[in-house]
Amino acid sequence: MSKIFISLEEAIKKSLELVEASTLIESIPLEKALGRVLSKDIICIKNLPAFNNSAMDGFAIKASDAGKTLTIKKKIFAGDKGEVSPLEKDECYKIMTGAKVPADVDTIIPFELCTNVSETSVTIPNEVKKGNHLRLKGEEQKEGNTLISKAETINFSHITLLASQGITMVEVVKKISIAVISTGNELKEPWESSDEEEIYNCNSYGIISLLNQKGFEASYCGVISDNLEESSKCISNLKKYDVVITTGGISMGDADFVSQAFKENGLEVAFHGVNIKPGKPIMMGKMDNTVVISLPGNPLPALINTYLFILPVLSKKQGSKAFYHDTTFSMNTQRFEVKQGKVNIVLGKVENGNFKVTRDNKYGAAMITALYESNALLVTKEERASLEVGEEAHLIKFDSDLIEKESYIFN
Ligand SMILES: Nc1nc2c(c(=O)[nH]1)N[C@H]1C(S)=C(S)[C@@H](COP(=O)(O)OP(=O)(O)OC[C@H]3O[C@@H](n4cnc5c(N)ncnc54)[C@H](O)[C@@H]3O)O[C@H]1N2
Ligand code: MOO
Repeated sequence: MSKIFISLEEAIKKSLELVEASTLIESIPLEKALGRVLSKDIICIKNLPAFNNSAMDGFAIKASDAGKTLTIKKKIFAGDKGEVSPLEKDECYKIMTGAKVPADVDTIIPFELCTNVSETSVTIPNEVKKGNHLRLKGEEQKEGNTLISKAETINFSHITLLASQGITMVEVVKKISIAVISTGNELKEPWESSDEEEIYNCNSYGIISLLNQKGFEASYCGVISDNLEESSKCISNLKKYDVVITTGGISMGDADFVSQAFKENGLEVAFHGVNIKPGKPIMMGKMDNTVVISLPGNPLPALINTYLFILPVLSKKQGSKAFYHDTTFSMNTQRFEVKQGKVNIVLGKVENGNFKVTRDNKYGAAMITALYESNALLVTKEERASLEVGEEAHLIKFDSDLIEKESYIFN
């Protein structure tokens, strides 16, 4: 039986074309907003800074009084409100960092640059730079400016900026709903006992935790047995989800019913089979409005392709404008061979800019430990047969964030 496999580039393109950003929004408290996608631009409603203030503890003077001994008219502290009475000739203010600077002065001189400092007077240095240590109202951001753009994912710096505006509720895109299911008669749950011919379902738990780690929420919907009728019935209940992710049952075996069961429920397949190793049988499509992603049962391709394919798809669906993998450059420290004629997704570890392939790149798709031993992926071009020592390699690190601009991921 011959099968047409599309290229990885084509598969990535098709997978992203399959999804449209969710438009459902909700308002949530600032302290819950970390990791959520903003549904509208944030406009500056309070100038940054909000008023002219001092950047240093010192004396607020007119620059034209450089070199003079001045009388200290008043002490001004951060938080003091209202206007102060203007300076008379040869007067200055003592001022603290963050305090409002009166309108009749133009320069702050830090205490340590002044001489003859007493409770009542101070001598100002001869050299004074007009405007020094003044933080001017709105110099950082003015009311009406766009502070943060819609579709950005909120991190600690966004939270800082939002709080600086006195914003307590944030409008974000509602979390998309994701169902994760496994298939296979041989599967047992981790809390069940298993005999020698049975294995534990590790795919669902690995996938859900990876999605959680990247800010998504996924519901575990159990294991479907290798039976077309039962699979089809079970799948008919999954149409309420935005995304359904399955593992297993999509290859050529007599018990591989998954694609048929989805098709009976209206699945339109975008692709089934990609020229990659591992993960060749991967299938994606749409069942009404639900995006369906079916991964191979072997744990390595299941998890690796969740990372490579699914995170960008979910990110786009979640309304984020960052849905491309970021790459870092690293030096390859050990020669290894790859299967020519396919895109190879190779596991390895990157530390201090050096990449070392996992287990000489000689591990099987069922070897779960290889994933544990790695912290990055390396993607080869189809024509490559090996990677040499000293080559600069593009890597996708497991702890990297997705970015807005498409980057070149191949080696
Ligand atoms: N004649 C062919 N056979 C196979 C081909 C092929 O092209 N022609 N492709 C191989 C490749 S590549 C892969 S990958 C696998 C994928 O097969 P399936 O997606 O149908 O997966 P299963 O057969 O259901 O399971 C494969 C393997 O993974 C174990 N498994 C399944 N689910 C889980 C789970 N939730 N947790 C842990 N382990 C799981 C399962 O027991 C099998 O050992 O097909 C090759 N065959
Ligand atoms: O594609 Mo399978 O995932 O090579 O093992």
